[in-house]
Amino acid sequence: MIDVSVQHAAPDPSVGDLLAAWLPTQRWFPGGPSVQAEPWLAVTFDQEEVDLAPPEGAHGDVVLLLTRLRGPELPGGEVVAQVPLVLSDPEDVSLGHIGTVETATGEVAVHDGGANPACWVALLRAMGVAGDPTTLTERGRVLAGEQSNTSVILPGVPSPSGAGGMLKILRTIADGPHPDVVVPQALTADGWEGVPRFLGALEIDTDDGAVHLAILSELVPHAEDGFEMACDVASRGEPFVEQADALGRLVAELHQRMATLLPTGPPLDAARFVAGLRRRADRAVAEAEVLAPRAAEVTALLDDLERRLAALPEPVTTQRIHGDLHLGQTLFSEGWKVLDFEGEPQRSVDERTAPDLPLRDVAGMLRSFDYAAAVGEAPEPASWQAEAADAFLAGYRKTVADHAGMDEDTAAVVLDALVLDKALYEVVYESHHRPTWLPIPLGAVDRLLRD
Ligand SMILES: Nc1ncnc2c1ncn2[C@@H]1O[C@H](COP(=O)(O)OP(=O)(O)O)[C@@H](O)[C@H]1O
Ligand SMILES: O=P(O)(O)O[C@H]1O[C@H](CO)[C@@H](O[C@H]2O[C@H](CO)[C@@H](O)[C@H](O)[C@H]2O)[C@H](O)[C@H]1O
Repeated sequence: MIDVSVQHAAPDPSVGDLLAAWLPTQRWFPGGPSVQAEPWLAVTFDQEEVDLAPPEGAHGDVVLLLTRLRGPELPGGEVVAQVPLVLSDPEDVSLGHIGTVETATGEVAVHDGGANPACWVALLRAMGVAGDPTTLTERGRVLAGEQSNTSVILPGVPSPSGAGGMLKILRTIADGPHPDVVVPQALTADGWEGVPRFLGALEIDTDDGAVHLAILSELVPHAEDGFEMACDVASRGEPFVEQADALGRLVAELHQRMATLLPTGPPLDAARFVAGLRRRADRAVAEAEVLAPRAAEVTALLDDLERRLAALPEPVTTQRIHGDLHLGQTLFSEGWKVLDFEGEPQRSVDERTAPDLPLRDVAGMLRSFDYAAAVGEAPEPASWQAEAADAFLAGYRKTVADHAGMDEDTAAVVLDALVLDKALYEVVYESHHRPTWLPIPLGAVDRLLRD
């Protein structure tokens, strides 16, 4: 384990200017160009240890900049972004080179630490991973694709199965312990194999308490992304029934384990719960004008839900849940695994980690079958997704038979409301990120309001 120092510091102004132009171009950057950025902390490492045997082409000082971002588009109006950098000699312009600048101490090449092995080694060392840096980072590569964080595949990292490691460099720092550390760590310690094995995390102390900056899990070898797999199956017109049944069982096991290992919540406050759904629906209508003509029907559905919940004789139990469950958060290898316990990126950490109804995760997965049928262009999309959804629910109910204190009819109405809540969220998400996919959630909103 190497020493890690945390200081209040701002980057050299020339580095700051370089980053101000580069950051808004990065997919993981949570704010737009108008966001206000205020440097907060700089995390550095015992550089002698990192330099002992740096992998070829990866030399330089590693610094993790933590910057406070403020803007109305950010969850809660403020988030902390992590910008890991490697500062090297000006002639070194490979491996994540952002630009070369003239600083107070001379010319420096600035690299994105997410793409630079010197940074990977510093993070691994700070998590206590031993081994020769060249071996640790051999065949290391940054995962391509639309990601909120930066994940690096590191087959050379020692792991119980010998498969290697997956280093996730968090780009947005949670206010307190990170849910994607807390949950997989508890599940792994309990011996559950439904998540990639948790191997470690980098935690630092700040004036505001401890925060996590990076997570190491065991690489799941030959794994297929659950969404891509489902789209492939749909495109061949083959049923997804067996896979959905197995996934239903896994999600049910996940909920059972989370209920025992993590704090459960108070009984559901029905008025508060429905008020939350109303707030999210109002926000979605305000952000996506295509929803305006549907607003009155959404309100009517939520009124009905509120009446039903208020009439329940028994309290409804709540617990920790995944919070952003969809097929893209699963891997299929020899069986299913669930990933990414960070929760919905557009919600604050308090909201994401608050005990909730497990049916919210069920709803998320049902929405995903609809996406897979549409994106995979299943020949009969409606029946493909209905069969997958039925099989998933049947698999889930084999393990979790009760409805958290609700009767079956009320649970079905709650599930519909949560599916609607997710579809409304997706309408906003798609209108910002993938407008050509907007008809997928919008079609679902219309079906739910019609039925
Ligand atoms: N342990 C792992 N083994 C293999 N692949 C993984 C592992 N963890 C994550 N992945 C892959 O990386 C992708 C992104 O991981 P995820 O934790 O969801 O990051 P993000 O929060 O940035 O979306 C996943 O969709 C999956 O394909
Ligand atoms: O994985 P993230 O936490 O970044 O989740 C966000 O992006 C998802 C898309 O990558 C988005 O999921 C939606 O599209 C999926 C297909 O790409 C589909 O399977 C999901 O059901 C659908 O919600 C997710 O909503 C968003 O939070």
